[in-house]
Amino acid sequence: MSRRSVADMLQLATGVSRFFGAQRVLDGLDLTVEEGEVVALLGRSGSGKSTLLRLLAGLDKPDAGQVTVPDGVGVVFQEARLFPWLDVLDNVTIGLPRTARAAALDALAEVGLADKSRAWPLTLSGGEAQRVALARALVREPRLMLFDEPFGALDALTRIAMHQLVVRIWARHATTVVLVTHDVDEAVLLADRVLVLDGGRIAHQVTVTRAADGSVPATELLDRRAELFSHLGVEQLGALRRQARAEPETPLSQQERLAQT
Ligand SMILES: Nc1ncnc2c1ncn2[C@@H]1O[C@H](COP(=O)(O)OP(=O)(O)OP(=O)(O)O)[C@@H](O)[C@H]1O
Repeated sequence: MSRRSVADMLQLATGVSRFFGAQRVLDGLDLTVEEGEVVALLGRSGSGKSTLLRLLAGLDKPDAGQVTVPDGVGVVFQEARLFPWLDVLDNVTIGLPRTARAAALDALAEVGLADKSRAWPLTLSGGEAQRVALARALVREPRLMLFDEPFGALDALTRIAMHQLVVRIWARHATTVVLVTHDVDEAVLLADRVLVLDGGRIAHQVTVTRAADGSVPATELLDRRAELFSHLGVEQLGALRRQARAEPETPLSQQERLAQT
């Protein structure tokens, strides 16, 4: 952070609260990101991650506090939300002047879909549709990109391919990113900083240290994962398995197990 000046900081949320009926989902939340930084938001289900993202995207208004986002915010949701009656290129350029078509073709090439510009959304795989959504956001050259569980619906291999793609694209464009995810490993692999939402505020933050080539060393992944699991109050499966092995099986539990099979 020291190499950047204070002017490079974006104070996105200041004292933001959001209620639904009597439920206080966000409670005086502050969120500041550095320009060019990738921030992941983690939190238990119902902790308010999507609520916060919707506020940042301007799709909802806070009950108290202030949301301040730069002009030009790109949003990518879990579902690609393409218009089925428009082809891929028209989905990318929707709302833009015809002069944007060349930039849209560049964006499609960047996400590896140069040959699909005339394809119909219904003929695309889930990963391809998500890449179209990414191109649609990229072509608008947003200063801030918001991602709400963008890879959650993809199979594991496609998700890994998408991780590699977005890391390359974010680095090339020096994009500022706020990414909501349930996946602790995804958060550590993609983000410079992982924030844990709890009690309506950012309760914890974990900084990820990368190797010179931008990758996350295995020990760093394991350490940050353990740190985040403990902030989330979740025991890691490995630890649970070890615990289970350490407990001798009683005749009663043996019977119960046999009865279940
Ligand atoms: N429009 C709404 N009306 C009423 N309650 C809402 C509304 N939107 C969100 N909530 C409630 O606010 C809480 C936070 O929801 P939100 O979707 O932000 O959580 P989340 O952290 O994104 O959860 P998940 O990880 O399960 O997607 C939930 O209890 C939800 O029911």
